[in-house]
Amino acid sequence: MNPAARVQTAIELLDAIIIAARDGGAAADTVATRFFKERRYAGSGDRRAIRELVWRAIRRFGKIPINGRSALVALADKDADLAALFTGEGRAPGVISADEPRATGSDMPKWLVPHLDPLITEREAQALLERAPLDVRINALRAAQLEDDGLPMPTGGEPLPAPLLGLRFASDTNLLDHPAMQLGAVEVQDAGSQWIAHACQARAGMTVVDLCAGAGGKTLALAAAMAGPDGDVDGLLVACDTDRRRLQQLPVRAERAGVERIDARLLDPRRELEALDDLTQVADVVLVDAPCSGSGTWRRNPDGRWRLTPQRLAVLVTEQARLLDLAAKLVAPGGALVYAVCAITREEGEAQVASFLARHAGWTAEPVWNDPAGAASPGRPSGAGRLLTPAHDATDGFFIARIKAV
Ligand SMILES: C[S@@+](CC[C@H](N)C(=O)[O-])C[C@H]1O[C@@H](n2cnc3c(N)ncnc32)[C@H](O)[C@@H]1O
Repeated sequence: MNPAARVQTAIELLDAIIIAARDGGAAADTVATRFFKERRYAGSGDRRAIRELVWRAIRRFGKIPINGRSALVALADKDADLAALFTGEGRAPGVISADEPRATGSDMPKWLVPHLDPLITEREAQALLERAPLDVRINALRAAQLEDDGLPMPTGGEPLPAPLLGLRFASDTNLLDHPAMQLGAVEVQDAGSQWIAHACQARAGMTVVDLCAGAGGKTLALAAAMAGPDGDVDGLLVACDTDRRRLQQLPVRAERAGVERIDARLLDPRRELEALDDLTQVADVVLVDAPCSGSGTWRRNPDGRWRLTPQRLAVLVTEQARLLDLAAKLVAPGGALVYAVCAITREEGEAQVASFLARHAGWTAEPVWNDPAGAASPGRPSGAGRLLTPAHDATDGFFIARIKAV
């Protein structure tokens, strides 16, 4: 494809992404994968260039543009090289006219600004849209086997700060086919997610519940922290979710990681406790990695800004409160709830924890980290928890709190 045809194809892909975002359809990544499957004539160089242009437009506009062309025309107004490709010849997009519609507005949805955690300044907000690096967690169990087999760990990564055991690579690194990835010696996981697992302070012999385990990214990190001498989970590690498709990925990932003895439980939405009856007041730690706005992960999924609405945010806040109340029932006296969201709104973070503490007498917030003095202490205080952000911590945006049952 020539450069002008790539621009026209980018307009068409943006149209598909805009329609999906408006109708609650698939996320941009999924739309793009389907789009290119139907256009086999686009080679890998074409796909890369088209994606780059489309994601540049998604990052630039905080609210949904009326269509793909209006977004790319607005970009072309500030980019003479791009504007020169709107020639109308062959597969090129039509010539730009002075009075045709242009996408407008800032990169942060305007309605969301008053909802942001007060720590999110304009500079912080911009960093939320910069490209994220590729972080991996090292799975010590499989890393040792990899070494025994004479296979290499990926090179070129920077170690993540201790006590995390992980590496950071440039954002365009592809490790999918690397033996360390295929054999489970490394797992893709943002450093912020690794810090959440660390905040659980899970150890061998404990009873730990990962209430919203999804496909088990943090469950596997918890399993590593609870490993006995044979490498298997020592204690009880329960991983739950209401999404069967996600939870079904956990056994496959656990097998690859060499982890056994995770108790996976599919929950019925609104009847979650029925499957957790045996755990009432017995858990040392319950992790609530709650469904959230995802506003902390916009550097990976910038189209999330086009899907979030005030109504959706309100629904999420109510659901998080319900899940926290439910999780509290599972915590043993002296045990802890760890609440986390990959979100940077006040309602989902500090206000959520403040209202939990107001509802539950006898619970108190405690420090999120309990590492020896001098260890890394990411994030900044936000109410009773800590807020991690790309600008301050070089992680995705997360809120984390530890709440203790007396
Ligand atoms: C932020 S994601 C969790 C990510 C996961 N912990 C990880 O590390 O990859 C939130 C999860 O909560 C799950 N969820 C939503 N409602 C739930 C409920 N009522 N009970 C348990 N899990 C729920 C979603 O299906 C989703 O997988």
